[in-house]
Amino acid sequence: MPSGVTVQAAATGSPPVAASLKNASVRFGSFTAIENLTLDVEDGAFYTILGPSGCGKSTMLRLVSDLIPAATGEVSIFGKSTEEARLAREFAFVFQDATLLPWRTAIQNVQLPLEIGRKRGVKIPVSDKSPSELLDLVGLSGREDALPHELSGGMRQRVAIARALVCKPKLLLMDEPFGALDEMTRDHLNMQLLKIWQETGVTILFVTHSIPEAVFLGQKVLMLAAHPGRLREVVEIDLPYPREIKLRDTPEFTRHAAHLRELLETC
Ligand SMILES: Nc1ncnc2c1ncn2[C@@H]1O[C@H](COP(=O)(O)OP(=O)(O)OP(=O)(O)O)[C@@H](O)[C@H]1O
Repeated sequence: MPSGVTVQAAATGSPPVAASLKNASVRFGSFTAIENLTLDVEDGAFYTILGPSGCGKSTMLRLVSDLIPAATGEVSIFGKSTEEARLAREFAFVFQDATLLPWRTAIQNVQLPLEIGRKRGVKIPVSDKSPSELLDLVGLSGREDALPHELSGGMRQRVAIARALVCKPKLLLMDEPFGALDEMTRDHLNMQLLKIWQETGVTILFVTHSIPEAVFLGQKVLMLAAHPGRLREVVEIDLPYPREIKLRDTPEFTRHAAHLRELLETC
């Protein structure tokens, strides 16, 4: 865990909250996709989100990111409404597809949110790191001038992560960002993401279908159940950081994974 979080939590008694959901429900017409979700995500935390297909994992991220409204209940981000938080660039989204502009180089894609902000004349937060340093942080130094079609899928996803970090978000929402990648690339990016989390202190909400990925990354795993989508259990992963890939071969890791598999079967 980034050291700042521990210090701040100790000083105030309870950690500041990055995202808060209180009895939040989402409906699509008469269909209830999420029902009465209540949850506080501590500032600086890394939560992974698991659950059966269609249980509302993506819907939950879309709710938090102001893409869809709550039918009932409240959602706040660092004490602001989701709309205020979106306008203040408090959060950034990384999707399964990197969605880079094909005619712009890697560094130009990373710069894009800053350019859009400038064109709209809005004051937006800017990362302490330059776009080039952000590409370095995601392991892409030397590839600044490459076009998306010249990069592998994993590299494109790293550009998308650097782009997400350029407005210095306090909350990073990641919807299966590594789901389409081969296992070795995914392992590598998992390690890199933990490094980014520890260096920046950003809060992360990360949706995955992979139990090992959920255990490896998260301090807590949110297990959602389906029909309707709801919070089934919050599972604490008490494995120390920094985490190395070989952690996956330990009995503690296997125990967490087995527990989550059992839970998933009953969701
Ligand atoms: N725009 C929409 N209109 C109607 N129904 C929707 C809409 N978006 C999502 N749903 C429904 O809401 C439910 C939750 O969808 P969501 O995509 O959040 O699930 P998920 O857990 O992310 O699924 P998966 O693991 O398969 O990606 C599903 O039944 C889906 O069909």
